[in-house]
Amino acid sequence: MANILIVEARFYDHLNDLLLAGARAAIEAAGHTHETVTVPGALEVPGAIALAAEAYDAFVALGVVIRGETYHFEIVAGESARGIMALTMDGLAIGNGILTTENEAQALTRARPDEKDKGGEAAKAALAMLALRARFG
Ligand SMILES: Nc1c(NC[C@H](O)[C@H](O)[C@H](O)CO)[nH]c(=O)[nH]c1=O
Ligand SMILES: CC(=O)[C@@H](O)COP(=O)(O)O
Repeated sequence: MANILIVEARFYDHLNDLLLAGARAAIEAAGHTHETVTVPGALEVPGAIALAAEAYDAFVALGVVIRGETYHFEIVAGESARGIMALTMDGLAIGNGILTTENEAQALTRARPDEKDKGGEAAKAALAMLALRARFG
């Protein structure tokens, strides 16, 4: 049994609740345990995972970045993904469920567990990487 840390960037409460429900359900269905920590925004997610790297078996990154009027969207979306990918290349098992969308409607469809279930998908990705590390690591 693995202990998974969900790191959620709580920028949009209603969308985060959906992502969290999907991720928790997927981890529990696979027979693993989980804890959740909350950070202010997607830019803080890679740092939080780095701080907790030694304490958990795998990580699920959750959040929602919705395009605004300025270049900030590119920074938040791109740099959070870049940070998570850097940690992945260091050998951490991480599923990235940070949505980067044009609008709230796109985010809602992707966050809902009974639609695209990107939270659940990210949790399954983290577990898949954990299994690969057990095999090759
Ligand atoms: N605009 C969004 C943000 N922005 C906040 C940053 O992630 C960060 O918390 C801030 O710059 C302080 O370091 N975060 C999201 O998760 N989603 C957004 O749409
Ligand atoms: C991530 C974003 O683009 C956003 O939330 C910030 O909006 P804005 O560019 O209008 O300041």
